[in-house]
Amino acid sequence: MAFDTQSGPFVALDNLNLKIKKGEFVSLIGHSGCGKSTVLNIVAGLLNASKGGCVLDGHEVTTPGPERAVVFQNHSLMPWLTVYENVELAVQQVFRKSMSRKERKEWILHNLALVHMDHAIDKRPGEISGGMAQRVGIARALAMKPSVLLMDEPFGALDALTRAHLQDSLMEIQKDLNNTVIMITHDVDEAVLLSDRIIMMTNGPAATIGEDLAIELPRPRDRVTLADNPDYMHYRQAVMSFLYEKQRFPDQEKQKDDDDQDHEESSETRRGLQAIA
Ligand SMILES: Nc1ncnc2c1ncn2[C@@H]1O[C@H](COP(=O)(O)OP(=O)(O)OP(=O)(O)O)[C@@H](O)[C@H]1O
Repeated sequence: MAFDTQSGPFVALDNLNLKIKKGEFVSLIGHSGCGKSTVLNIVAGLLNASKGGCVLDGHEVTTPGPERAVVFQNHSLMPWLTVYENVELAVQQVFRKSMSRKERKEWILHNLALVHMDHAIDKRPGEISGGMAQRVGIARALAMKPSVLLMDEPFGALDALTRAHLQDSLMEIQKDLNNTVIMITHDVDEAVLLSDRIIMMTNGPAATIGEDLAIELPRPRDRVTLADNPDYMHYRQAVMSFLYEKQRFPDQEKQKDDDDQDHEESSETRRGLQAIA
């Protein structure tokens, strides 16, 4: 993926190839600026890759669609609508024809109850806390019954308790719905707790997948029990080592790569992201 900038093309991602199975929970982790949001935005259809692309269920993704709901770090609720109406907007968009008015109402309340926000349905975003608004954003995304849930640091701005509560809720919801989740996080414990696979990205520019770690911890997972589980600690250590040893010095890594390459040959920007869901 190359962006046009004033000083010429900027290659953010190079030769990144990722296949994801239906129902998998995949986390993307990597240092700031390595291209995680760019990957997510391509899958969301918000960005078109300059080379390659994203294929979902055999169809190339070129525009956003309701089967791919996105949750951003800072909730993006409509400030003039109530909590209920914010979720209703998404539900109307997807289920206007297939659900009766009564079914839609029940479905909206069900999703708000999942994130424990059914007590505040008449409040507006300005009247609730950031954590609560984030929960409404998650309810809104889930209410669309997306086959792929895309989350860009969904819990990054939340306090530790709310964060833990929402992580547990997300694990339960995903178990029930079996939707595919791609989540960006900077939190190693969150990645190990929630994921089936952790995709560790090299430092940009021209970032790619450095390591692809399968997390084979049994589910349901309990954070307290896992804390002294040797496998959990091993996975945690592997991610820490990647981030803080192998990818610690972005400039040195890049310099080393550049030295290894033939300077005459420009590296081809091939993007082959495949989300199979
Ligand atoms: N529209 C754009 N034009 C030019 N460069 C861009 C554009 N969008 C992103 N970039 C660059 O691409 C690289 C990857 O950005 P991206 O936001 O995907 O990284 P990230 O890993 O999500 O970062 P963070 O963890 O800080 O959110 C960065 O160097 C960024 O400056």
